[in-house]
Amino acid sequence: MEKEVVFTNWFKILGFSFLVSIVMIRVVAYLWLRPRKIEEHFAKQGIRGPPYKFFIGNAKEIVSLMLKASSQTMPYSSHNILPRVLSFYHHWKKIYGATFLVWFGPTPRLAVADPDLIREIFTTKSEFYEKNEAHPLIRQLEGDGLLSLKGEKWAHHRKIITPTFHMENLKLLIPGAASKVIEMLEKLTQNSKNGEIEIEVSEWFQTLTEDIVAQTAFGRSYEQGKAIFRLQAQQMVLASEAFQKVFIPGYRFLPTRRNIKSWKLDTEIKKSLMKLIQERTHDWGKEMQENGPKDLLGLMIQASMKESSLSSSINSSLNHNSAINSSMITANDIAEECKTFFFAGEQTTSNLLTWTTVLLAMHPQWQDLARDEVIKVCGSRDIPSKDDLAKLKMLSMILNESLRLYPPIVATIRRAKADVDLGGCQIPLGTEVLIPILAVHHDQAIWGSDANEFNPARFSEGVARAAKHPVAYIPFGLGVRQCIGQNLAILQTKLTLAIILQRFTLRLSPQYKHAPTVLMLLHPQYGAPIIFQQRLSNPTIVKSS
Ligand code: HEM
Repeated sequence: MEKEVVFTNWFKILGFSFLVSIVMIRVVAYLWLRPRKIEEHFAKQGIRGPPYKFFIGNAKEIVSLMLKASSQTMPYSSHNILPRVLSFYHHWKKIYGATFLVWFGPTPRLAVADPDLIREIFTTKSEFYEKNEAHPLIRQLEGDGLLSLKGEKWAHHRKIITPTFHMENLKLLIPGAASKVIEMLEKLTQNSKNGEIEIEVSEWFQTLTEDIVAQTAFGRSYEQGKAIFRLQAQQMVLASEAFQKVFIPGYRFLPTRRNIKSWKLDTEIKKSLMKLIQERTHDWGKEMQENGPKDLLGLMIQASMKESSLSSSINSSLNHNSAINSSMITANDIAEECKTFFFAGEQTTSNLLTWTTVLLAMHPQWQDLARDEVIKVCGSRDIPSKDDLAKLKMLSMILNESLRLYPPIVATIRRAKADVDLGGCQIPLGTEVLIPILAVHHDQAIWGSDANEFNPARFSEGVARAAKHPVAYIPFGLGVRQCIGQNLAILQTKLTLAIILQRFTLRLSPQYKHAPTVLMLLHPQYGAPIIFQQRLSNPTIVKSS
């Protein structure tokens, strides 16, 4: 009997040791042998990069390059921001060339900045690539909406949401958005001294863009929608704090003070969205009789009504968080898309407004040209109409140049869904490709020797002719997954800047430090204080018809 027990125990120990050994072998294979094989695979094709280090990849070098780059500010007159913003790319490109292999932990990423290859990835061979999984903190913020969805579900949502961004629909937002800008500017003038006031524009513009994205997403339920966006903004602050710390896998599940706050916010956001969806569904008959702008919420509710009885899907998603049928729009899907709108639309647009304002303040001659045009087309105080905005060519050129030099999204990533040939290079399944948008936009081989200078005139014959390559300008991405909110972002930016230029001249505050840096998006590291000097309206300039 005793012998039997000893034997069983030995057997258990052996079994356990065997299992541990298998796990260890797999871990070593994944974290050591596989990266070595991938490095060899690329080296044979002439593609090299910084050597892989066990588990952390090149993370240590990337962090140290970033810290070093962001420790110093830049001269005001310089737009050569690549070495500061994407320091790792700039550093290794000099050593290994424009296409190189870099390791984010044990994940290989192939940096690709050649426009011909970028066109393959996004258009001609896009079926071989998919979006990669976002960082868990970002995933929580962006929601399971268009940004992260894949396959049929993504295509279905994109089709439903697209009409929200048709110009005919967006133009209905202009009067509301314009009065918000004017209201905010009037508040400023009340606090000004000698007609002058200093504003930290990166925060100021966020309030403005939040408003218009809330209008686009929630329409008639705008007030409730804004309250939800406020909660999301708090969530964003918590995520930004966590993002600046070292990433520890699984840490977000621990009941720390920050995590508990974040979980509570998450529940509140979800509950408020579901309540709003229920209310809108209840009032649907009334809404159908109105002929207002098409908002995201309305369009998605309409689609889900066609597909199913929404009330049952609300119950199902509230209770089980799952869809009845994978292609059917549920209340949960609608809630996730609302989250995505806030994440994708708010800070990107305020970012564009911030950098364009900084550039106008840095380059007064372009500011004057833009203002002259605005006053000629829109008058010195009138609210610009949709047709006026379309006529503002100078402002469009300035925006294009701003998006080229300071693209809010500095890079994007795709993952190979299969083994694929990329311009003659064999990419194994699972490899991620990193497209450094900022580097493409600053490449002298594509843009000429003045690539790092602010010269909106390069866009005078349109975007396609501005560079040596037609797909070298990609601030909104490329192909089927190109930004859906592009029209809205441009409309809002043009409208806001036109109204500001009518009323103010802009200059940099002496406090301004030129320090672009990336924290999810391209931000001014020390804010963007700008002095707004009130202009008297000029009665001699008459609006052209
Ligand atoms: C200046 C402002 C903006 C910039 C620079 C910008 C940039 C981008 C880029 C580069 C992508 C593609 C990402 C990739 O391919 O990985 C994208 C996608 C997207 N953007 Fe924007 N965006 C802006 C404004 C907006 C606005 C205002 C909204 C909505 C209110 C929006 C909603 C989206 C969505 C939903 C996607 C995902 C589209 C899809 O995959 O089908 N964006 N954006």
